[in-house]
Amino acid sequence: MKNMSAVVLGVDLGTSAVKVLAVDKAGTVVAQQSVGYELQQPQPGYSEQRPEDWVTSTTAAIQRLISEDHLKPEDIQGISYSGQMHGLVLLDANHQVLRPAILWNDTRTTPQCHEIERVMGDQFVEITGNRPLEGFTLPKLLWVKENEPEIWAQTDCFVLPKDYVRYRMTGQLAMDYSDATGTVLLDVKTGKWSKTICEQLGVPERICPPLMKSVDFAGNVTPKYAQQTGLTITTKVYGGAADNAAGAVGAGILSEDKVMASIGTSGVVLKYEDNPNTNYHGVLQFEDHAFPDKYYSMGVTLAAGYSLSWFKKTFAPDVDFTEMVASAAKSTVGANGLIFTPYIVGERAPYADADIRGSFIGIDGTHQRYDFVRAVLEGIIFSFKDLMQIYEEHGSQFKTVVAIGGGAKSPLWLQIQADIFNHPVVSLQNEQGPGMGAAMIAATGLGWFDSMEDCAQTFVHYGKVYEPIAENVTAYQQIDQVYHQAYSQTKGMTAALMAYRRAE
Ligand SMILES: Nc1ncnc2c1ncn2[C@@H]1O[C@H](COP(=O)(O)OP(=O)(O)O)[C@@H](O)[C@H]1O
Ligand SMILES: O=C(CO)[C@@H](O)[C@H](O)COP(=O)(O)O
Repeated sequence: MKNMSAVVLGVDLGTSAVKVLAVDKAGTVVAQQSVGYELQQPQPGYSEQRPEDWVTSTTAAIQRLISEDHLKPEDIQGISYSGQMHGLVLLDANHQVLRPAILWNDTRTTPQCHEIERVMGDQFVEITGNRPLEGFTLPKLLWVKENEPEIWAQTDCFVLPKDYVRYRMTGQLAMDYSDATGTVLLDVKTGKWSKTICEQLGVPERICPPLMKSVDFAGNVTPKYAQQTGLTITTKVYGGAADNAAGAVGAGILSEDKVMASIGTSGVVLKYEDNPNTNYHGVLQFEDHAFPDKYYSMGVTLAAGYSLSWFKKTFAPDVDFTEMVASAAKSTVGANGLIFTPYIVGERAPYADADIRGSFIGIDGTHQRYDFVRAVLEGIIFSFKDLMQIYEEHGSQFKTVVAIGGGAKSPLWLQIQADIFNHPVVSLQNEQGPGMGAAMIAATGLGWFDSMEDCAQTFVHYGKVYEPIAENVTAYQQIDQVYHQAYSQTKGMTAALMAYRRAE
């Protein structure tokens, strides 16, 4: 056994994989394990996962930390979570899962969103801080109610992905506030489930789980889960947070002078908000932070890392991922005049449009695969730039962009971000963000630190700063003018193609 001292585990339950980090009191990542799982897309617009896969993969990652990385179970003092947001997990009276989870990037719920708008109008944004969009949990509940009445009749409770994993570890059902805002069933001013929304839309309030803060103690690991993993029952489990809230904690987004750019399966541009009344009119999401009484706003590109993973799976299955990304350096700034729009599963912000689809624009007979890779990398960041412009239009004065998520592994992509944003971009040392945020929640919950702000002083370490290169900035400004027209120019054509597919 390694001679290690106390550690906490940060469980980052992503869309492509669960990553579990072991972090010591100095904020050093002493070990990490990742186990992937599948996404099921049975129809265009559908996106589901099996909650059992999250549990077995998390269990396998913890087992490996103990058996391969030689963590001593008694040293694992606390566990907390960062979870993919909005995904609907329905449980019956015995807390058995009733159907596959309907995920954040599932866009089947456009009719339910229209119905919410029709019934509640502006009152909905006043209560939740958000417009009803396809990805959120409430429209998914209404979809099940309408389309699967036999499942609805058996529903005793709903939770979100990481809440289900926490339930399987502790036996206690709960949801933390940062994830609860993403259901759009929470009254953000009172911090309670909204009776008005429940009554007006026919969702029984009894199916909403108990609420807790991110750092609240949720329970000890149960004897059964201890036996399955090798953990001991002395390990304490804390609430955890929505992955973007946890990512912001891990990225040290504690003030309005930094924004976060996350490239996971989704893409997120996120800003800490001091003022709970800031109004982006529902174009950006407004959410409770993992810090008590703090907030953040964000815009979400539905397919960021997913666009790149799709490209690799489809056109470069035999090439190593890092090599494929690095090949983009052989192309030019602006990908030799090739543009990619990353709307391959529809879009959420700034265009809330479930039917838009992606495009390559400007394909030339001389283009090579590396030009396409570069166009994909750039197109994702142009889409982030659209979101950043909303902050700039609101007079935001941020200086630095902190890049997190799997996409932050590529130095080339970090430089592209700096050049397109025209801001310095910094990544984290040795870590991707959300898992560290989850570990910080456990460390604070355990009382290792007085607050998460204190914990951030020890745990958050920035790496290299990527400065914008003036000539690249100018070139990207030119390409951005063209990119910016692509949504409106392709909207009608791609919607017609979607209609064709649906009729097939
Ligand atoms: N070596 C790499 N360079 C750049 N991007 C990468 C690399 N490896 C993976 N990625 C991107 O990271 C994404 C996954 O990021 P991650 O934060 O783990 O996602 P999630 O939390 O949604 O599971 C993938 O979709 C992929 O596009
Ligand atoms: O829907 C959102 C945020 O509103 C997504 O950001 C999900 O939370 C999934 O995150 P990743 O798996 O891409 O990290």
